Amino acid sequence: MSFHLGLTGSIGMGKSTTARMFAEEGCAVWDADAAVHRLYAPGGAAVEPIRAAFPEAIVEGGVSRQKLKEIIARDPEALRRIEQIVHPLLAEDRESFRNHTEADILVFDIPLLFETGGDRDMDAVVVVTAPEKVQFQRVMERGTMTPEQFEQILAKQMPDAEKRARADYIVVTDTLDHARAQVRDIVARIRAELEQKDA
Ligand SMILES: CC(C)(COP(=O)(O)OP(=O)(O)OC[C@H]1O[C@@H](n2cnc3c(N)ncnc32)[C@H](O)[C@@H]1O)[C@@H](O)C(=O)NCCC(=O)NCCS
Ligand SMILES: Nc1ncnc2c1ncn2[C@@H]1O[C@H](COP(=O)(O)OP(=O)(O)OP(=O)(O)O)[C@@H](O)[C@H]1O
Repeated sequence: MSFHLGLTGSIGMGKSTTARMFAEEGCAVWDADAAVHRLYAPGGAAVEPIRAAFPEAIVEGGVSRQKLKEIIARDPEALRRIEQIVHPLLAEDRESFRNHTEADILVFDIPLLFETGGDRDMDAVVVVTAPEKVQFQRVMERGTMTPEQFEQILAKQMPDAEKRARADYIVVTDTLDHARAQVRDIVARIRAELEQKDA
């Protein structure tokens, strides 16, 4: 039996970076954002349903994130329609990973883990966190979103404090070394738990 560990946190809090650290410790990682990239790529399963709902979002045979952001900026309800298309496809991709991956710890990196009730399928949940100011700076430095787009996305997410209150483990992403130490500690604790169960 493998241990299913959810990894979540609000936009820009350091999920992807922390997920890589879990991978370095030998965990198998499923990344929801990466799965969305596959679904949006030419030939991906989301392309035709998105074309049917938002024809202008298709560029060179794939779903354009830039176009989607423009559509969402004009019509905030659009994000819900996109989610209705994308989330069932994501759930299929995740099930396939769960059924075909051999590792003692499977990590599920999912931005909307709590919002979609996915935490119920996990043995424990890690929340990554940083101060609000740092979060805003990080997203702006990336240069892929305007402050308005950032606020719109943030408004759709469960507040950071609520996520932390529901976490089994918290990783503070202030420095890479500190985050790595916290990840190693979590992995060690879960492996000790698994060994006890096997004994
Ligand atoms: C809104 C889109 C176009 C923005 O694309 P972009 O490349 O600029 O950003 P990226 O995908 O890296 O997302 C950045 C962060 O935004 C947040 N976010 C993304 N989608 C959502 C959403 N539906 N609700 C709340 N927050 C979201 C997450 O924290 C994510 O990590 C894109 O995220 C998208 O198509 N979202 C809908 C699919 C979805 O729900 N993805 C989340 C997977 S659980
Ligand atoms: N432990 C850390 N120490 C210092 N900087 C960090 C740490 N973790 C992440 N960062 C920085 O924060 C930024 C956002 O990190 P990352 O892309 O991992 O976040 P994310 O939560 O996956 O973002 P999003 O939800 O927007 O996809 C990056 O510039 C990254 O270098």
